[in-house]
Amino acid sequence: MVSNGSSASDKCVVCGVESKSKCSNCGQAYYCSVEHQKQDWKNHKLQCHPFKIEHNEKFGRYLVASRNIKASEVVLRESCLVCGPNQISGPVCVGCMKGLQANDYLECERCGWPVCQRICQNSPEHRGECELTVARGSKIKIHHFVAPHPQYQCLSILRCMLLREKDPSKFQRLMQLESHDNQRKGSEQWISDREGIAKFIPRFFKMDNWTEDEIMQLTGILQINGHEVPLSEPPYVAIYDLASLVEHSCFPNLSKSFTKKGDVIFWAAVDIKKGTNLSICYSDALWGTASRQNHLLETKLFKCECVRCKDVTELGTKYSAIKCNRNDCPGLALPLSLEQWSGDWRCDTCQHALDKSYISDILDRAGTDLSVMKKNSTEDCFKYLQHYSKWLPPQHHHLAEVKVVLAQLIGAGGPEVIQTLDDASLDKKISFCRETLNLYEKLAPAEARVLGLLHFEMHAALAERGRRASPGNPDMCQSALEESLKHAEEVVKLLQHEPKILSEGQICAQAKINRDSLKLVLGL
Ligand SMILES: C[S@@+](CC[C@H](N)C(=O)[O-])C[C@H]1O[C@@H](n2cnc3c(N)ncnc32)[C@H](O)[C@@H]1O
Repeated sequence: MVSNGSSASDKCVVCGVESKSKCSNCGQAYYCSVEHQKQDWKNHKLQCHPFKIEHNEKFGRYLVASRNIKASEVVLRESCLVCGPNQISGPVCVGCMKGLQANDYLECERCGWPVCQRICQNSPEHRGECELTVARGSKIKIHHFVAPHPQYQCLSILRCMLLREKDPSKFQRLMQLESHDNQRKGSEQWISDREGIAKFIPRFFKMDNWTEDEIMQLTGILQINGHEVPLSEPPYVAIYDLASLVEHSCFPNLSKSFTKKGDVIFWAAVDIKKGTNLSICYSDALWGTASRQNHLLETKLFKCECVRCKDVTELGTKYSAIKCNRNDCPGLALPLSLEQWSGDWRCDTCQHALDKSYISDILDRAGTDLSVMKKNSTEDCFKYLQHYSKWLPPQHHHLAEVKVVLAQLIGAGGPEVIQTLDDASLDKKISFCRETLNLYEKLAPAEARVLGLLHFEMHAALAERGRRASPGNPDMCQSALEESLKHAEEVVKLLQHEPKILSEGQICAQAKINRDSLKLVLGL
């Protein structure tokens, strides 16, 4: 409990006496004494978060910091209301959601839905559809291992529907979430969902106490609020209660991690002042503005007007710019405003207007070539960089993406492989790490996973540089090892919430070991 420090006061939650002291975690509940705070803890802990829920026309409900929050602090940890396979999914294990191959799976002995191993048929997530399928009278038989699979596209919605009987309080919280029913109505996706989900489920599972409209509302809720959980391959989808209320920004102040059980953890990527809206990125913060805008409009049905989108330079990085095509002009071209993204672009140096067909031709080719490029081939990555550097500046998102791949690919396979690199390759690895870290720390500080991986690569490369310098140049060795240690510490900070079942969690564990060894070597 802390004293307010200001003249603000409120009634003690327990006895109603006026008090200036309040819970130090959420800054919202007032208590007259530590005894009364302790007495109320059982109730209060369920609402004790460093944020409050607000509402406006534009965002619907959203979360606002109710006190100053320090970078790295955990803001919310929450279990899901419901989880299941992605709507566009091939057959996956209905227990753990792992992807399945046609020749390598078992069937649930009771209902026939595919599982990857026997214990998965008893998973609590599967129980509901298992009982319904048994009641139906005939087992499910999956014949085609294709995505999207018609029966799988219904499974997560079916799990939402089952909550109405099995856990009415969860169902009620689910139904309060935004579904954008009116906006979705009539779209191609809506028509296909109505046929494939809203008409299919009541018929197939004999659930005649549901209307098409109710099922379509759940379909919208899942689309708008579903979080992709990367704990299985392919990732599965989960809906959370409070976590669903966090608004989107392409320059968010929260990072997101998942525990191995699938609980979501939101933690502060930067210091957050009391009164600031909390945000996560619903899209991919490493994409350029045009792709993020389209993705958000298509999947979450809103036009993003965050600080990064409204600023065509993307916080001064010119992450989406292309080179001016006039003689030897060194300028970079971008649209004049967010609204003019698909029109002509203007050079920032000679003011020449670049034609929209010229721009889309370059960007379409660069995007297509990148999507088909072999991401495990150093040679192909270098060829791509060399070719597209004719039109794109070094910080362009397509080139930055390839540099992130190269930072990991060069010397991949552990310290023994890094030791075999020649000096020039080691320098290249370090410069790709440095360049992309500088860019992303400015543009995407909440992208903890990619930043953590880049810091790890940098730490490993600098440790090797230190090892090479050690006999002849002790000063250079010392400074390389000191720098390597700083990067190892960053890895631990950024990846601390990643579970060990993910490669990021394993990298964090390795970084801790390396950090401690470096401290020993440096005599710290
Ligand atoms: C996951 S929900 C967030 C919770 C929602 N506000 C509610 O009241 O249930 C996502 C929806 O919130 C709104 N939203 C979130 N971030 C927004 C933003 N930056 N700009 C506009 N709308 C936003 C949009 O309607 C979006 O489809």
